[in-house]
Amino acid sequence: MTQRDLTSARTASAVPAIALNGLSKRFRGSKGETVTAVDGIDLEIRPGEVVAFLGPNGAGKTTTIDMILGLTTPDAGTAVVFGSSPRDAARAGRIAAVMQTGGLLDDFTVGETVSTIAALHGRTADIGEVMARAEIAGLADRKVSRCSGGEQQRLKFALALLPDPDLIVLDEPTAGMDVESRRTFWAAMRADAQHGRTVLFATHYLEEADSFADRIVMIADGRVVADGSTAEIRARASRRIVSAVLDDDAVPGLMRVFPELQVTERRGGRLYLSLEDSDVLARHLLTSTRAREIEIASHNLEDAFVALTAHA
Ligand SMILES: Nc1ncnc2c1ncn2[C@@H]1O[C@H](COP(=O)(O)OP(=O)(O)OP(=O)(O)O)[C@@H](O)[C@H]1O
Repeated sequence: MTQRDLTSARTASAVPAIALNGLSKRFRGSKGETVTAVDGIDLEIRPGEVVAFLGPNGAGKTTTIDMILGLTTPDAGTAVVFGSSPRDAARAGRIAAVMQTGGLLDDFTVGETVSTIAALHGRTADIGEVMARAEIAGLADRKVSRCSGGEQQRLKFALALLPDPDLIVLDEPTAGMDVESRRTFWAAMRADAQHGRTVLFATHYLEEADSFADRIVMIADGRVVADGSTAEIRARASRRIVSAVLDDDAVPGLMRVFPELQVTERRGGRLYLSLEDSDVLARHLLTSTRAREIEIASHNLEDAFVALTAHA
């Protein structure tokens, strides 16, 4: 099969790469309380999509990923990967994962590590190509223990490529890396994804999601709080915020006029409001309410992320 055939075969399928329905998982916390880590996630990822799972610490990203990989079973709902159970998909070599920590032997060299795993998969012919794709070709003789965090993650990425999976799942693969290492890592991943592989990665770097994903799924408190193409999320996130000194009891009336209105913050008697058309909102506040000291400000992506995830 040529590369182009492979790409179209991978992306033409009508079967979703990942289908999550009402996916939920609870844990018992340290004081015996119930922690809802994942709270009814519905999500469909199509073959060939590069999707960022974006959320703050404790949002439920790793727990969701563990269920997609079949490492944990849901308490409610289902996770289906290429029409099969996650375990069957993993057994068939269709999923590979790059996790945050662990999984490498310190005393092996990079080359030995790749050769050993390649032999297990019966893919020794692909060693050179996989090392080049993960940008570790120059590190073959280096001991794993001597590799930087970024180099070790690229090695794990190479190992994940060996079974030639249709889906790669990466859980915060660049945590702790410097900017340059992150850039090299994502350049390698992005180049590989162009061949039609489906990629799902978890991150709490908004900038990383923005630069490397086609689609961003924002998650907070175990729920999806925003889902759209990177451009849509950017547009939504970079909305202007209208703020005014206004009584709280004015909010129900505003919500009736603008059902899409979001109250992003209340601070010192001032309400911060977000609506797609900020001019319409400002005009309404001026002409039809008792709002005073109206201000319109654009907020940056980082603020928007905090606002979206903090008010899930
Ligand atoms: N095994 C467990 N036992 C108890 N609570 C857990 C367990 N695993 C996760 N949790 C809790 O579930 C919630 C979601 O955790 P999870 O690790 O999925 O979040 P995350 O988005 O991956 O966070 P991070 O970005 O910090 O890795 C958190 O409150 C966490 O403390």
